[in-house]
Amino acid sequence: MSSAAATAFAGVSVATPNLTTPFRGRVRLPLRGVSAAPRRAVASMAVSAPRSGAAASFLERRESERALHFVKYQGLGNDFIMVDNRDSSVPKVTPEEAAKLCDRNFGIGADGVIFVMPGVNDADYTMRIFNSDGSEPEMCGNGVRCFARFIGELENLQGTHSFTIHTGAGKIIPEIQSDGQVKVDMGEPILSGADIPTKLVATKNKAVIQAELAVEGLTWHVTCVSMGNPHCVTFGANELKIDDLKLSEIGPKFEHHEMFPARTNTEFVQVLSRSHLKMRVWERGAGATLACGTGACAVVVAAVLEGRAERKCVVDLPGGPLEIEWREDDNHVYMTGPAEAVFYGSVVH
Ligand SMILES: N[C@@H](CCC[C@H](N)C(=O)O)C(=O)O
Repeated sequence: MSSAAATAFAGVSVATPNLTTPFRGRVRLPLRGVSAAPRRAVASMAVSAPRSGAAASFLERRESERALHFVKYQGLGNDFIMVDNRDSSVPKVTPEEAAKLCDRNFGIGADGVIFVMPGVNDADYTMRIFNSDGSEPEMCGNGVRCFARFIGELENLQGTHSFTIHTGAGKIIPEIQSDGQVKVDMGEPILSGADIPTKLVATKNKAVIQAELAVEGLTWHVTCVSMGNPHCVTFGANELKIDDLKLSEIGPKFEHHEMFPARTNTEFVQVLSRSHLKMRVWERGAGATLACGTGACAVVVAAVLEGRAERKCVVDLPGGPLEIEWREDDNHVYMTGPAEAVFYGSVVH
């Protein structure tokens, strides 16, 4: 092994499919030959400085209580470090450690860390998540699909399965389908401005629909929706071309706008037809991501409220499409899309 490789192995192990893991289930990996051990991975989390024989030393510590075992999952490129936390209601990593693990240069790289925890309030499981900046959101749509597939592997489930997950947004019900896609009952959207929360004045009943918001000298029209977590949806003015948006410049201005006391996720949307929308997202606590499940749900709700689309739409995100339906009969939003394991490994911290 080269000294560079040995250095990398001092802190992080990224497994080939044959490496024995502590997981009881099978983790099927769709990708072959992933060898992503970063050169200076989570340097501050490694117990010892890189030295000769560090790889062997790491392998000895691999099964110790200081080793964090994880599986990296992605849903349309929105990626998460999944942690089997079923034996405890205390997350195995702190928010600060999560931010380091999510770093794409010095860590494993991810949009967030998700913990599979014992269920409460009659739910089968509890999901908690830290964003890549260490903040804790109430919900994550792509994350919940990854969560469902991870449970499927941990519990060795075959065929279709559904279970209940307690989240900061209440009870969420994913169903693993026979084709491997996951359909999720995301519950009811919250439209009351005060509950989202936004300080924008309600325009219809208590809802904030097509309200004016000044950002960077421009007046944007925004509709605010909570799917447990806050979203600000804008269809822009006059045929917004979302590919032309300077997302990393404009996104933070929305996220930290004084009208959003808990910050906000922001979706910029183009209507391709009444059942086909295209969006880009700037996520609270994670920045530009390739997909946002709660965001896609909020976009369809906003599009219906603004009279721009039907209740059932395909939403194109940079990472691929999601099917979203806001049903009239139960007022719940349903999201269907993929989730896959990418690689698994261990971090000594
Ligand atoms: N990517 C997620 C949303 C994750 C949480 C978000 N960043 C927040 O802080 O609310 C999704 O797929 O929904």
